Amino acid sequence: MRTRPLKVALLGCGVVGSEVARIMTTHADDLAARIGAPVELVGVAVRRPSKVREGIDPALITTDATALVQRGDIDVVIEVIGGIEPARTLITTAFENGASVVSANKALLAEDGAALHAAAEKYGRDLYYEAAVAGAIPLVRPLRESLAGDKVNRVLGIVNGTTNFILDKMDTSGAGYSEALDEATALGYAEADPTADVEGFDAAAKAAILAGIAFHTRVKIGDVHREGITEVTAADIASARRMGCTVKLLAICERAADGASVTARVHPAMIPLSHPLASVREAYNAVFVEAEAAGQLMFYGPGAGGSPTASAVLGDLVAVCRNKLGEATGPGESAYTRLPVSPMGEVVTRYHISLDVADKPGVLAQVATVFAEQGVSIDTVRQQGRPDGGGEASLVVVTHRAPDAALSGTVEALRKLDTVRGVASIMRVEGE
Ligand SMILES: NC(=O)C1=CN([C@@H]2O[C@H](COP(=O)(O)OP(=O)(O)OC[C@H]3O[C@@H](n4cnc5c(N)ncnc54)[C@H](OP(=O)(O)O)[C@@H]3O)[C@@H](O)[C@H]2O)C=CC1
Ligand SMILES: N[C@@H](CC=O)C(=O)O
Repeated sequence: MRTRPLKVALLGCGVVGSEVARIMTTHADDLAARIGAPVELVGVAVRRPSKVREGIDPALITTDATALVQRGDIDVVIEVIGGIEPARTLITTAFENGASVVSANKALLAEDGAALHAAAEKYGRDLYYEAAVAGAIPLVRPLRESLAGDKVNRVLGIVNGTTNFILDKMDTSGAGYSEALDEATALGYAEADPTADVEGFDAAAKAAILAGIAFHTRVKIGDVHREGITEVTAADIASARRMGCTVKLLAICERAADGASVTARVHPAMIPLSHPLASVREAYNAVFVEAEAAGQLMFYGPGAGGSPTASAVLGDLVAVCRNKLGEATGPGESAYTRLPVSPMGEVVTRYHISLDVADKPGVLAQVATVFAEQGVSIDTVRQQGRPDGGGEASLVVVTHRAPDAALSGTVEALRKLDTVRGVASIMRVEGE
C-alpha cells in the first residue's frame, strides 16, 4: 500500500457532508485498504464557520471554498453544497487544478452535466455522482458500466424519498400533507427548499440524469415533463384504493420503439397494489430498469438521508481514488450521442379522470361523445352520487392507452360542457 495519503477536500458539511466526514474518519483504515492508499481530509468548506461540527478538526474549516479547490495538491474534491452556483464554478476549478470530483448535486448535473463531463474529460479527471440519484442505491454505476453492453429501453421508478414519504403517510395513516412534509424535513430527507421535492424538480433532475445514462444521450431537467404532488388529494388516494391502486410520484424514461428519440417525465400516477413499486414505503426509492438482454431489473433501497447518501459518496471516493492511483479515468462524455427528447403530448398511457357533473339524463352520453371525438377510448366509468344530492354527481372515467395530447384535448372539450361543473383530478395510470 502507498503510504502517502490522497488528499480530499470536502465542500459542504450539512446533512450529507457531515456523514461523509464522519465515515471518512471512523472507517479510515477500511477505506485505505479498499483504495490501496490512505485518504486525508485536508479542508472542509462551509458557509457558517462558527457552527459546532462534531468530530471535525476546527482547523480544517474554511469559508473560502475557492482557495481550497485552487490549492493544486488536492486529489479529490467532494461537492455536497448543492445548487448551481458556486458549485459549478468550484467543480470546474477543481478539474483545472488537478482534482477529480465526486458530487451528489443532481440539480447541477441535470442542468449542466454535459459541460461538466466535457470539462472533466478535457483535464483528464473523473466526475462521479452515484449519490445524485436514489441515495444509497447503486444505480448510476450499474447503468453506466454493468449495463453498458445491453440496450436499456425503459427506466421507471420512485426516486424522491420526501414525496414517497408524504404519499405513504397520507395513504397508510391518513396524515395530512403538511404534517407529513414536516416529518420528512425533520428526518433530513427534504431538500433545503422542499419545493424542489414536492413540485417534482428533484425527481425531474434525477430522471434527466437517469435518461442520459440509460440511453447514452444528454437530457436536461428542462426536457423532463414535470408535475409534483401538491395537488394530490385524499380523494385521489381513496379513488386509487377503490381501483386496487396506490398513488406514487413516478419518474419514467423511455426510448421510442424506433430508437430515434426518448421521453422523460415525472408525475403522480396510480399503480396497481400488486406492482412491486406499490409496496415501496416511507423514504425508500426503487427503480425498475428494462433492458433488451437483461430483462427486468429492480434496484431498491434508502433514497435519501445523510448516512445512505454518504455511503454512495464514499463508494465513488474509493473508485475515483483507485483511478487516480492507476492514472486512469472512468467512462467519459465522448461515449454519449444526442437523441431528441419528444414532447409529453406524444407519451401514450392510461388516465383516471374525476369529473363533477350535473346528475341528469344524457350527461354520460355527452361525456362519452367528447372522449370518442378526441379518439380516447374509455375503459370504465363509475358514477358516485353525492349523499347531499344537490343535483351533482362525481364521474370517474378510466381510459385505455391514449396519447397525452389527445387526453389534454379531451379535458379542454369537457371543460366547455355546461353539464361538467369541474375536472376534479386527472391522474395517469402506470405499471399494468
Ligand atoms: N439530504 C439528502 O438526503 C440528499 C442530498 N443530496 C444532495 O447532496 C447535496 C447536499 O445536500 P445536504 O447535505 O442535504 O444539504 P445541506 O443544506 O444540509 O448542506 C449544505 C452544506 O453546504 C454548505 N454550503 C452552502 N453554500 C456554501 C458555499 N457557498 N460555500 C461553502 N459551503 C456552502 C453549508 O454550510 P453550512 O453548514 O455552514 O450551512 C452546508 O454545510 C445537495 O446537492 C443535495 O441535493 C443527494 C441525495 C440525498
Ligand atoms: N430530497 C431528496 C433527497 C435525495 O435525493 C429526496 O427526498 O429524495
